[in-house]
This record gives sequence, C-alpha cells and structure tokens, in this order.
Amino acid sequence: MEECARCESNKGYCDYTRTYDVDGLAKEWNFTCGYDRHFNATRFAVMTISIYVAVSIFSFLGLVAIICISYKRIKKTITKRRRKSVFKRINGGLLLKQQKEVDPSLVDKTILFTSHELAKATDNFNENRILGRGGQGTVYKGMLTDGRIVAVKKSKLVDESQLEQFINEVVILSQVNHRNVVKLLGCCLETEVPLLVSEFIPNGTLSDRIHDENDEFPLSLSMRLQIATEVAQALAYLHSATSIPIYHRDIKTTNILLDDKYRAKISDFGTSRFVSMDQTHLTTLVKGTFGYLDPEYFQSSQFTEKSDVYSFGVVMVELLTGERPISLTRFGENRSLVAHFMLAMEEGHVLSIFNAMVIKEGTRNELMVLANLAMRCLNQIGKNRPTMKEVATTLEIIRTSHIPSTFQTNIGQVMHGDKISMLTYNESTSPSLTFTD
Ligand SMILES: Nc1ncnc2c1ncn2[C@@H]1O[C@H](COP(=O)(O)OP(=O)(O)OP(=O)(O)O)[C@@H](O)[C@H]1O
Repeated sequence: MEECARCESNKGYCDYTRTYDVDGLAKEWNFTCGYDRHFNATRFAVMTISIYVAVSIFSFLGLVAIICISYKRIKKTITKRRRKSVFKRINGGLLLKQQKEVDPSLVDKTILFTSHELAKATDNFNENRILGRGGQGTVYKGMLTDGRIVAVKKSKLVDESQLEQFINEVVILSQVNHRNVVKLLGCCLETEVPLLVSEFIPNGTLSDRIHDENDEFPLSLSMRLQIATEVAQALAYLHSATSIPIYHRDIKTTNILLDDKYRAKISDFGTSRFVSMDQTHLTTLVKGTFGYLDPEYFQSSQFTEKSDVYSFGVVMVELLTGERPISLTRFGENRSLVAHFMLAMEEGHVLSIFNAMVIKEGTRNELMVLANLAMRCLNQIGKNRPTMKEVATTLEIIRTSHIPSTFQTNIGQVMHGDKISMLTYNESTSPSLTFTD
C-alpha cells in the first residue's frame, strides 16, 4: 500500500489519483486525499457518539432530578397530610373536650372546612384580602365555592393559650344564636391553630365609624341609640339567656361590627368564658383592653358580668362623645375618657363634651338619661352597676321614644339659637325623663 503524498498515511483509506507523464515521470494532479474524508467521517462519528452520550447523561440527570423533585413533593405532601391529620387530631380532641364540658349536644355539630377549601376561598391568604389584624391574628375576606362571602380568622403565633382561645371561640360561638352576634359558620382543624370561618360583616367596626373624621355620613343619634341598644340586648342575652352564662370580657368598639343595615354584631369571643350560674370567674391573667377594663376586675382578677357592663359603659360614652377611651392629648392629666366624663358629670356640664351630631339631634332630657345610664354602668363598685338586661330595657325605651331631629327642636338648636355657651351650660337641673337607681 502506497503512502499518500499529502497526509503521508498508508492506512489505505486515502484515495489519490496519480497520473504519469509521457516521459514516464510521475506527476500528481487532481489529488484527493482520502484522509480528509476519513477524518470527517470519524469526526462525525465521534460527534454523534458524544451527542448521544451527552443526551443520555442529561436525560439521566434530568430523570434523577425529576425523581428527586417528585420524591420531595411526595414527601412534602405526605408530611403535610400527616401534619394535617396530627393537627386535626389534637385540635379535634381539644374541641371535643371543651364541647363535652360545656354541652355534649354540641359534639359533631361544628361544620369543618378543609385547609385547601379556605386557601382557595382567600386566594391563598392573599394580602389584598386582609380585613383587619387583631391581637391574635389576621382576618381575611373569602368566598366559598357556594358563593358565600366569609371572614376567615387566622392566628399569627402559636402558643398553648392561643390555641385554647381559638377553640374557646369556636365552642362559645357555636352555642350562640343571636342576630347581634357574629355568626360562626365553622372552622378548620387541619392547621396548627384552627381557622375560624364566620359571616362577613361589610361595614367595618363601630370604632372606625365613630372616629373617622373624613366620614361623609357620621352616625346620627338614632343610629347610635340603635347600635347601643342592640349591643346591650346581645350582652343581656349572653349573660342570662344562654344555657350557661357567657361573659364576653373584651367589649370595645373594635369588637362591634356593623352590617349593611348598620345593625351591630358583637365579634371576637377569643377571651370569652362560660360561667356556671353561681360562679364568677377568677383568672390568673387579667385580659381585656386598656381603657375599657373594669377597675374592680383589674384589682381583684375576678371577672363578673358587671365587668362587661363597665366596658359597655365606656362604649356608651364613646358613642356620646365621639372620643377615644384613651388619649394622650385630649383629656389633660387623666388621659382617660371615663375620668373626663365623670368629672364633667360631677361639675354639671357633661353635654359640653358630647359629640356635635349627638347634641344637634338629641333633646336635653334624652341626653341626660343616656349620660346617667352610662355613669351607672361605670360605677367603681360592680354591685352598683345595672345588669345588661336593665341597660337594654332603658335604652330600648329611649330609642323608641326618640324623635329624629328633623321633627323636634333639639338641644343643639336651643344652645346655638339662644347663644348659650356649651362650656358654661349647666345641666344640674334634673331632666324630666330619668332612670336612676
Ligand atoms: N366577621 C367579620 N367580618 C368583617 N370583618 C371582620 C370580621 N371579623 C373581624 N373583622 C375585621 O378584622 C379585624 C380584626 O379582628 P379580630 O377580631 O381578630 O381583632 P380585634 O378585635 O380588632 O383585636 P383583638 O383581637 O386584639 O381584640 C376587625 O377589627 C375587623 O375589622
């Protein structure tokens, strides 16, 4: 085998053409070296093999990755399912225990939602769906698959007491059926802290409506009377009409929601307690909200139905004055609306601290009866406070006898028409319609 003149290969794959001259001398022309062809073929083969190998390696790695991801996902799903069932067992057990203690007929009556259902309803607990945040957690607006709009309460932190508060709220609310108490639709036990699902109340909190200075339609006196009466009736119902009395323990204007017709709905029963008939509730930890807290309960840690009455008294004063219960700037040294109100009552000029809208729409007699009622609720000694039933009855009388301002000469007109200074105006002359002890 001859050596290729170009690539010096003699491996036999060179395909050259050698032409001879007439004189017999070899002369090469149209030379084609087969090495190139051979080399290209080899390169092609190597490349093909490399591609195959690379594809195989990538496919293998891809497969391994898919297997790993799937494994992780399956593991996560299994862990999630396991966690769900563990939580369901723990929460369900606690719920069952509390329900059995309170009323065995409640067992199995609570409607249970799945966590998937509630995540879907709230768009995965989307920030845009937040209705409000409280001490315990966040409340989201959601829509169930049947189209019902609901509020879903989700706790932010978890400790034993919080879990208990949630279960407590479920048990209490499933006992209660009153038009002025937020209706509990059910709960989800599959999460670390149960999720509470209740009816959605569209018009925000009473606190927002009282204190929003940009509100185009501030609450009229008729609406304030209506709201106070409804809250009082709901509390009277909780204290005396349920099978076991229920104390709310955190009555305040942020826990009073307003529906589309401005009907009041009491919410947030996390700290509420059932109490057996002859028993007041002794707690190790004073619970409630500063500004609304009964001073007697604060000192003794003994919560009675009259502690709710005190908090309701604060709500009444807030409704009448439009002021917040605590202010660092408004009430001088006292900083508390209650002290400010009591002082104004003592000095005989309480109407001067009332909200302009209330003054405009109310008669002097009506307003003095309301002021006296609030004062009785705020008595330092619990025993001397009226019951919620008494308060509700009195408010109902005032509400039904109240004639909206357009039909009457109200105190605002008298005070402004006669140019009587609000600050020097003295109500010490007793009003003709009074409900005192
Ligand atoms: N059923 C509901 N419908 C509409 N909004 C609601 C509902 N429940 C609660 N909210 C809104 O969510 C907010 C937080 O409610 P939540 O009961 O958790 O706390 P809070 O009463 O404001 O505070 P805290 O728990 O510290 O006393 C409320 O102020 C209200 O704006």
